[in-house]
Amino acid sequence: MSDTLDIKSVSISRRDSFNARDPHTRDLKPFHSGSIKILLLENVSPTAVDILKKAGYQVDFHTKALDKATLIEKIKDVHAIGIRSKTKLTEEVLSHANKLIAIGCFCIGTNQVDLNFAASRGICVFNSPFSNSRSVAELVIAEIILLSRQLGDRSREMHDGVWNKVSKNCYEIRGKTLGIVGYGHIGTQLGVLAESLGMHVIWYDVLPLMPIGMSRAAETLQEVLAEADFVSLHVPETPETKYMIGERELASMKKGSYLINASRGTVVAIEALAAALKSGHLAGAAVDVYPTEPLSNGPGFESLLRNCPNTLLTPHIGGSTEEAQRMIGVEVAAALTKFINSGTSINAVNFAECDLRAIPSTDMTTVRIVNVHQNVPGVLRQINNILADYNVNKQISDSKGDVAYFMADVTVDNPKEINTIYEHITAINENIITRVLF
Ligand SMILES: NC(=O)C1=CN([C@@H]2O[C@H](COP(=O)(O)OP(=O)(O)OC[C@H]3O[C@@H](n4cnc5c(N)ncnc54)[C@H](O)[C@@H]3O)[C@@H](O)[C@H]2O)C=CC1
Ligand SMILES: O=C(O)C(=O)COP(=O)(O)O
Repeated sequence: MSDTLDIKSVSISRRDSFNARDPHTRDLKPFHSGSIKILLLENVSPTAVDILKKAGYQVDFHTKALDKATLIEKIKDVHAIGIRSKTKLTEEVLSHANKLIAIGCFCIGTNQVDLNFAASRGICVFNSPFSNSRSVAELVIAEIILLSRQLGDRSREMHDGVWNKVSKNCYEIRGKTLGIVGYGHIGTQLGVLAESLGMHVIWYDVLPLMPIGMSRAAETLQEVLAEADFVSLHVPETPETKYMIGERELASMKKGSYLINASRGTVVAIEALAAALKSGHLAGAAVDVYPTEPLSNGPGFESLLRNCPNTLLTPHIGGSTEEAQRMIGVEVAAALTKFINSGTSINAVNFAECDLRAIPSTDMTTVRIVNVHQNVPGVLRQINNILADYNVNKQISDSKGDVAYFMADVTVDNPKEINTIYEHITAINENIITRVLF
């Protein structure tokens, strides 16, 4: 049996919630790949839709995010969900997800998902950690030049029929200093591109990282704010980054400098930014992300930043390029498929990463046990006691936080024994989800 798209059958037991059984025989009633339901929201790439359909799953595709009530209704019935940055998979929403085993974030950020709660329910979360980082870095480079030349305002004036040829306060970016906050995948790429245009780069990160090119690490955020002509934010949304740029931080930026935020809307206090732009302390800003964003395209966008001077507003399009979306689609759909079909959790965000390579046999005598359990002493002993009478070809287990993941390929003499193994493992008190792949 291959570990690709060839699912023979899957049975799932989530304690107290879902149990796939044949109503007549009480035997495990495995469902075929055609029974797997996947909900795809927020217009994920057609490459993902293709891969998941080719895997044989039922795909329910939506171009928009859903309102909470609809999301709760729909999530009850699906085994996997694919989202982008907008859909909030909170504890409240996930507690209705009785069949869910996997979440695919078709983006970098995973702040929209309650990762710990998902893990505690045995739901594995995947993302695409760097497929759109180049797209964001390129957008920021464009914005640095646009802001420096006030191109947003000039273009709007021309569309309004106003010819306004000025050079006052318009600058080249060569020789200027770019301050990067969060020197990860995006921040480092941005630094390289900026240096190639003749900028000096300083950066601040909570981790001690290697400076790339001629860039220089700053000791503090304050140092970056005080030195940079352009400050660009590339941190994840965490409790520590919430409003990390507020009135005090904006005041400590150089007069006439620019702020760029393509990270998360909650990183910047919008009211303070609007005030700094209107007072002229900042010479401009480019903002791609907002504390609350509309669920779908269309009119009605409201923000205090609307009509601020030299302020570029974009609708969260940092990662929205054909190239990035295609790559993300392939990466996340492949991860979901592997997890559903063979239990592989490599590249999971909230689970220990485990893989057993290919499932070894196409007959029903070799089955793969995939189990998620609470990470407390004694559970592995209980599982291995249950498996002690069978030939365990290989097994692996690992844990992350409070949740542990276990995989084993086991040979049984009689298919009925699959039932016994399954029943005994699901009866373990700390069992969260057990699947048997055969
Ligand atoms: N506008 C858009 O469309 C997109 C936005 N994003 C956002 O950009 C963020 C960054 O993406 P990547 O560079 O790929 O992430 P990354 O994880 O590679 O880098 C983030 C860096 O921020 C640092 N960091 C974390 N907390 C910090 C703090 N308090 N102060 C300073 N540094 C801190 C980390 O140590 C890490 O080096 C994502 O989490 C996502 O929210 C990502 C892709 C597209
Ligand atoms: O990758 C990310 O974290 C992003 O912010 C991009 O989000 P999106 O896929 O455009 O909703």
